[in-house]
Amino acid sequence: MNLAERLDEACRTARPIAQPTESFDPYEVQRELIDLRLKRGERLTGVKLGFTSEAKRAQMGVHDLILGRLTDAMAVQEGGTLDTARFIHPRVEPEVAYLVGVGGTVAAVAPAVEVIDSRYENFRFSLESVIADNTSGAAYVLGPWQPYDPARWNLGVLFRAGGAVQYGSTGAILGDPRRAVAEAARLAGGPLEEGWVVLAGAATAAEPLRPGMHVTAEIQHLGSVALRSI
Ligand SMILES: O=C(O)C/C=C/C(=O)C(=O)O
Repeated sequence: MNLAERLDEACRTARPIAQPTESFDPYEVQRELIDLRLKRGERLTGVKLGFTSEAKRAQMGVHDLILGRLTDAMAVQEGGTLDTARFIHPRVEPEVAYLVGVGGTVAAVAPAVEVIDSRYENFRFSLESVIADNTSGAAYVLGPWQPYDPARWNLGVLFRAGGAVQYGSTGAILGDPRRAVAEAARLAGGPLEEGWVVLAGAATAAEPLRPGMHVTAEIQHLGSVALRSI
């Protein structure tokens, strides 16, 4: 099996794989991996950025912006329940989501929680191998869309995951999360489609997601989003 097939199988069976030893083009492997999902009937719903905040770069020891793809199979209903048995070693993080409007503009903004799950053993990877693994993308939950007010960009974040509580700020995302849609279009190599979601990247370090947790992200002026795990 090639790397995309091994990553896809790891994702479907929740069994981690070793770091690749072959040479590969990271975004080409990611494209092959996403193609396998699309061939099974999944639909692209947007893109996600990674390592946009210093908290995440420091947590993972990786220092460059990365882009992954979102599909409808990754979307979880707001307030919904996620079965952790589907994943290898899932983690959760609070994010801001942007809805792409006409011509790559921002049509709306929402609080979001992303679930990441490295398909590699011990959640360890290089920059290249995490890109190939669709930047650990696993699932995402969106809160209610709000009108986009570009003046409100540096907003307080309160993130609770089980007993863990973290405070952050959306200003930690790229130094200014209003850059997220343009950065995503740059890394995607072209304009983003109207109606797509852009997850701008975590505002804090990620927390492990274990069964029986209640996860909430509250973002000033944007409201909150919640998820339960079993
Ligand atoms: O930490 C990872 O496994 C890669 C993903 C990073 C992000 O999604 C992020 O920094 O927001």
